Amino acid sequence: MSDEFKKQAADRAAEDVTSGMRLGIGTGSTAEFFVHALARRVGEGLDVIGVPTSERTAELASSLGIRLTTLDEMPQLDLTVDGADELDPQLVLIKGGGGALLREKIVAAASGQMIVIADSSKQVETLGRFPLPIEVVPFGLEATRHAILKVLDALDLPPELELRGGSDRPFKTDGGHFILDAHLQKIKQAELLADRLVAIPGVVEHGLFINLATKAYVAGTDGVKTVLPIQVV
Ligand SMILES: O=C(CO)[C@H](O)[C@H](O)COP(=O)(O)O
Repeated sequence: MSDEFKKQAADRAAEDVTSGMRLGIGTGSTAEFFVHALARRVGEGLDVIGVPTSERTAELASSLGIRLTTLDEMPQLDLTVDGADELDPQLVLIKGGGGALLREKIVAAASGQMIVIADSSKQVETLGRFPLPIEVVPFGLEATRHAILKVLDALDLPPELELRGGSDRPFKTDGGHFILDAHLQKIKQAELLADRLVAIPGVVEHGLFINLATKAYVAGTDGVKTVLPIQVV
């Protein structure tokens, strides 16, 4: 069922794409439904160019005939469409379950708009049930882990950090980095946590996407809903 919802959200986002758009193309199973929907529209004559957020997405998109470029060739994009692991009512996201958070964030930040596509199981009141991915440089891993634990302690968050893939065969991102997944349960101060994490030298990025998503299409049993960020005053 969740695959059907992912497809519905992805198909809806593909309808928003118009000829001439420069697109950021996300990573993950929901984003792959979007790539297929976009390819169908390209087959019908839609003229777009895309920047993929991972090698995996690049392979799929080019195999389906979507014209691709790089952010160096095209540093400003109109729209990014990507999945998420969690989204809250302000459209703050946790991303990086598929390990592509760094490129995804760079691409989203270079885009005028970002549409999130998700099935309704990803919607939460408070982020944190999904482990927060923190991308780190392999050099000095233990020192970086200690620095992150200090931040978690200062913010009263659980000290649960797990090296993705395990220490024998750690998962490597497209950029050659490792990921520490932080099991935080409830992230109440996302901005503060984000600021403290990026201030650690060995941290490359984290999966909190703040003020990047402009709209979400969330599909569930009652159809595809459009979600706009609730403004907190
Ligand atoms: O952030 C991501 C990859 O880094 C994905 O967008 C996120 O993990 C959601 O994936 P899926 O659509 O497969 O549930």
